[in-house]
Amino acid sequence: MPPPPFLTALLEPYAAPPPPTRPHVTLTFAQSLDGKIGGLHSTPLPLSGAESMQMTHWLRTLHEGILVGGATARGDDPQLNTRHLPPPARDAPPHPAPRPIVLDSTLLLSPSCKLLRNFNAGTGRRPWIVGVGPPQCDAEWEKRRTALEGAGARVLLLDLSDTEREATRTPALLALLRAQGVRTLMVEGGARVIRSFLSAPCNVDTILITTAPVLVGPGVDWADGVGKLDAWRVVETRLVGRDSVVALVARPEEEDAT
Ligand SMILES: NC(=O)C1=CN([C@@H]2O[C@H](COP(=O)(O)OP(=O)(O)OC[C@H]3O[C@@H](n4cnc5c(N)ncnc54)[C@H](OP(=O)(O)O)[C@@H]3O)[C@@H](O)[C@H]2O)C=CC1
Ligand SMILES: Nc1nc(O)c(N)c(N[C@@H]2O[C@H](COP(=O)(O)O)[C@@H](O)[C@H]2O)n1
Repeated sequence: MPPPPFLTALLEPYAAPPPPTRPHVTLTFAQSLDGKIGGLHSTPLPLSGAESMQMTHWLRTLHEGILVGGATARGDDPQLNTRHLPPPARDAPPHPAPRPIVLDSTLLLSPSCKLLRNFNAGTGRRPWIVGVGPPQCDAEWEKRRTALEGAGARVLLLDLSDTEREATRTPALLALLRAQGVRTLMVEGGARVIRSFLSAPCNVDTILITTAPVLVGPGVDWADGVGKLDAWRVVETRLVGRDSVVALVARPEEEDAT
């Protein structure tokens, strides 16, 4: 069974080589009707129904890397694999699995997280952890780095000063991943990562938002401070099971954004 044709059509432009400075980037997440992607507690909040969750797992097969922020990695303990897909047909190759990438500036991820457990069990790819540093003379940080590497992670470091961090770290991160050979990247969140990627339209090629017909109430609001998404145009809306899915692509500069 192949991925849904609307997904492959949406990502057709990714067949072209990415720019030298970054991968092709898809930003995707599931939200509630009241725009929440998480609850008040640091635990995963299931929003997607079975069909849209499977769609997300198909989308994972279409990317070389899958990225989450440190808070998501610590709170959700995600696997970032394709386990919700039907098994491939007999004699067909396994579904491609993206490389898990965690943005974890201070290397606080647990060495016994599921990503590392799956890697060590031979059921997941080696996760990459992107930190910022190294901070000078910080023995605790060195200890955490050694523990993560000992557990199988590859630690990559962004060399950014504190003043550079908010404005330039997403472009710097994308350049780092591109230099490491990542040509297509799926970004799943959380809220801070979404905001940081949306802070400049040139960070993202495609946005795909699943909206589940539920209300969360107090929780994690991804859109707070994002603005109007004027730089984006809708290219697809569809029902996937009980959820609605909207896809947007970067609007060409010459097009009127009204
Ligand atoms: N429904 C969905 O589809 C999804 C929901 N979620 C939910 O999102 C919530 C977590 O979101 P949130 O708390 O905002 O945390 P994030 O997962 O966005 O992680 C933010 C952390 O990542 C680090 N970081 C490193 N580089 C960057 C960068 N370029 N941009 C932004 N952050 C960076 C920051 O560390 P530092 O400050 O040290 O630099 C920050 O602490 C959870 O509730 C989770 O369940 C998450 C993914 C998808
Ligand atoms: N598409 C989608 N729908 C939801 O309802 C979600 N809660 C999420 N969360 C994201 O998926 C990660 C979990 O991945 P695994 O199931 O462990 O593979 C979670 O960390 C969020 O990034 N996504």
